[in-house]
Amino acid sequence: MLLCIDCGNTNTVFSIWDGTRFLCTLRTSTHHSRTADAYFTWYSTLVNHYKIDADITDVIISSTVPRVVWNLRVFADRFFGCRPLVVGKPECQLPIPPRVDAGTGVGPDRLANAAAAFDRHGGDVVVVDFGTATNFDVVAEDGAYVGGVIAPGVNLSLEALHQGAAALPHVDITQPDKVIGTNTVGCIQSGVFWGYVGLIQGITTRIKAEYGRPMKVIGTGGLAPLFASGEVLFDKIEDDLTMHGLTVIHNYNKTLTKAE
Ligand SMILES: Nc1ncnc2c1ncn2[C@@H]1O[C@H](COP(=O)(O)OP(=O)(O)OP(=O)(O)O)[C@@H](O)[C@H]1O
Ligand SMILES: CC(C)(CO)[C@@H](O)C(=O)NCCC(=O)O
Ligand SMILES: [K+]
Repeated sequence: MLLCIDCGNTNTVFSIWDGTRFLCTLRTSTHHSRTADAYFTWYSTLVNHYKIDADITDVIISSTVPRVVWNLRVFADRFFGCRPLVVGKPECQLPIPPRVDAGTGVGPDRLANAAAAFDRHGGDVVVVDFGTATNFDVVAEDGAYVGGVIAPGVNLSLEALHQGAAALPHVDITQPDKVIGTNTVGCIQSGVFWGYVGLIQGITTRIKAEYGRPMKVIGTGGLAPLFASGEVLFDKIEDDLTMHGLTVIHNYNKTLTKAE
């Protein structure tokens, strides 16, 4: 069985793939100081709690936080006796390499999203991923990641208002009933919610115009459903897109090893 690890700037998600489906999805906050033993204590408690019969033979990691990778490698080695594939490292091959400016890095989560979008939709896709940042990942006809957009994430925007303005409280995102807020919280929620709806509409429209071919828009990440309830912004929402991409990349590397 394959353990997929998607480590974002805010949250780290573990998901067990049995070859057909994900048996479970476990979520913790991202901390570079978390040790291999700490990961295992957390992981084994939940796997036992859910009574999952997990026989992990392979591990694949996508991490947007370089510092956590070392402890995750130790975790894979110590508890599952395997060398993990780390997306973005030279030993992890991609089905289709990205086409971006020479010398620029591409987030491994975006590479995984591209692999998943191509596998499921066959390219000409823009993925809108709501994480710490809200990123738009453009996937060409042949499945290559060819660039996109990085915007501040929803929670980051709310936090920035609270941090930067003495009279503004911390608020949680929700869809406000009205656009014209009649109290501070309502005004902030309106600014961020309707501001985001405009951002998503505006950017996808401009991406499509610049790309010049019909494209599908796929929403993913925790907040995609919230924005989908406001307007028709996505053709589809797929909450397991990044994880699915990790299974695709893992599978591709397995095929290469077998062919050698
Ligand atoms: N209605 C909601 N209101 C506020 N937060 C929500 C809501 N629905 C989901 N979330 C939050 O969305 C987050 C899940 O998003 P996701 O895992 O895609 O990104 P992240 O973990 O925040 O970012 P990253 O992947 O960059 O670490 C969770 O932290 C969850 O608490
Ligand atoms: C944009 C984020 C933060 C989204 O998680 C991540 O993919 C990242 O750190 N990317 C590196 C820069 C880039 O993808 O162009
Ligand atoms: K994410």
